Amino acid sequence: THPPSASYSVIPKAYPLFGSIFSIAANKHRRVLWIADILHRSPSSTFTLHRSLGSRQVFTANPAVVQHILKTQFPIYHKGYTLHRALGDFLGNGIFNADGDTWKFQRQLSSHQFNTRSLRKFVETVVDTELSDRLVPILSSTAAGDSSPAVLDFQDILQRFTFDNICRIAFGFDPAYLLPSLPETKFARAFEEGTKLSSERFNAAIPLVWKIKKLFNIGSEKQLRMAISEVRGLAKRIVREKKQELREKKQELREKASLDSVDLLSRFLNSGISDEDFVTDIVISFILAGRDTTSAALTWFFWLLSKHPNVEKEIVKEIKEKSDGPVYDEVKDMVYTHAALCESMRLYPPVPVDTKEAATDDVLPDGTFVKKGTRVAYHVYAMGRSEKLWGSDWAKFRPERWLKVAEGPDDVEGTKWKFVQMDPFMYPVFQAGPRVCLGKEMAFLQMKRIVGGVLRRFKVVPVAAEGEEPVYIAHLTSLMKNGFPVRIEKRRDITIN
Ligand code: HEM
Repeated sequence: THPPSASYSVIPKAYPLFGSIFSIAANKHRRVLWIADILHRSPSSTFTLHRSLGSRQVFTANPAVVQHILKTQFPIYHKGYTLHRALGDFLGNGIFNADGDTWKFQRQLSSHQFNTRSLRKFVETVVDTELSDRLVPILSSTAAGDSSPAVLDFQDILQRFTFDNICRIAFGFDPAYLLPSLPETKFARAFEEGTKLSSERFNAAIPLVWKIKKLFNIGSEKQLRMAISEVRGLAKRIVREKKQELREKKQELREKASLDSVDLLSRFLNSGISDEDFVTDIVISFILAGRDTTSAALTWFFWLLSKHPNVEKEIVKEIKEKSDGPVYDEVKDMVYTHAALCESMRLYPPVPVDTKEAATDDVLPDGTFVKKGTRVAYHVYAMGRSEKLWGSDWAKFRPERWLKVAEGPDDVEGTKWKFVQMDPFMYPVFQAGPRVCLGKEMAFLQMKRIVGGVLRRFKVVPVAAEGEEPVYIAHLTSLMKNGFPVRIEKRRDITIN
């Protein structure tokens, strides 16, 4: 948890013309925590930040307002101009940056990628090979002490894992980023740079600055241009190769491939979409969506586990009841682990703040007036740490909050948990409403399989001294500022069958 400090505990002062840019600039490095603190002090859990030149941004941690913008008034609250402008160079018209019919079309076609059959295949092939061929060997040799260094940055390892996974899902392309040599991969680095610099545009205190830099192609805008060209260049090459491959295959093989393929690119190409730019946009959006979200969730999860041995013990108990294989039904059924992941993402949501833009004037349920063009953001991080929503023990990491003891014959063999769904507008970690995360189920399967595969064999032990906490930062997703240095120990309290 993050104790409040005097420097950010007041509603920021707003000046004519400049708005609160001085406070915004002073809190740039801790934007998420700063706004969360203001929201916690606001009686209505909603407040308006005055930006420069009369522009305003509304922040909310109120579930009724979240429901209003994400569901009841969905047609009014779209991605909008500011986001489109800031992320457009990187994402083009991909699903993450699209509204209206372009969005609907991508959503409908890609939703097939997330049916049970595809998900089963995903766990049984993509996740499992990355786990057994890459992650486990690296952790084994670190634990055995026969690789240097003895300390791993677990955040980096998890990012490499999810990057490989999502590239295989999106493109059917394996960037082999998680290798024992921890290689520098140009594509992955450029992707990271593109995300970071685009998100800085979005959060800029004075947006005019980046627009001028872009015009003259200098500084961060020059870097961004180079990163985007690297990412799009490689993505386009893959799209072309895949197109060629599909063209060469006979029709019946193509049909078979479309049924069997785990990658989204083949699905889109097979459905007859041939515009290379558009397909590239779609694939890039998916990589962004699936890349740092699951790794962020797991990084904080493993840290919280190291502080809560009782929870770790319960998870290990659950793992012991399962086989060590990628058995879809077993992975799906890890109820306690599922609850622990939900609880961890309550305190450390992978996407801490998410913003919409009002297409017309509107009034929020709490009476806040919203002028057309105003950005309205729901603050997932503040909501997860709200005493109003979670009670006086909100700061406790307690997976049991998500569970009740199942009644029935299972009781005889010991506790069998049942998962309790929460109101999605009170816990919008995956967003909610018509644009709810498409990859939610896939993300849980992947995370549970990784947790099972790792904790069955190893203990992940942070190097940080007792009482030292990782520093929280966020670009588009939550991160540990200086990585997550850990030692890996072989687990002795479980037998591998
Ligand atoms: C723990 C992991 C994840 C979390 C917390 C998460 C969270 C979110 C959130 C908050 C959004 C809404 C963003 C917005 O519209 O502004 C979103 C959208 C989306 N997510 Fe996830 N996500 C996760 C993993 C994934 C994975 C693994 C994939 C894909 C393989 C994925 C695919 C998508 C897509 C395609 C959208 C856009 C949906 C739309 O606009 O209709 N997500 N996710």
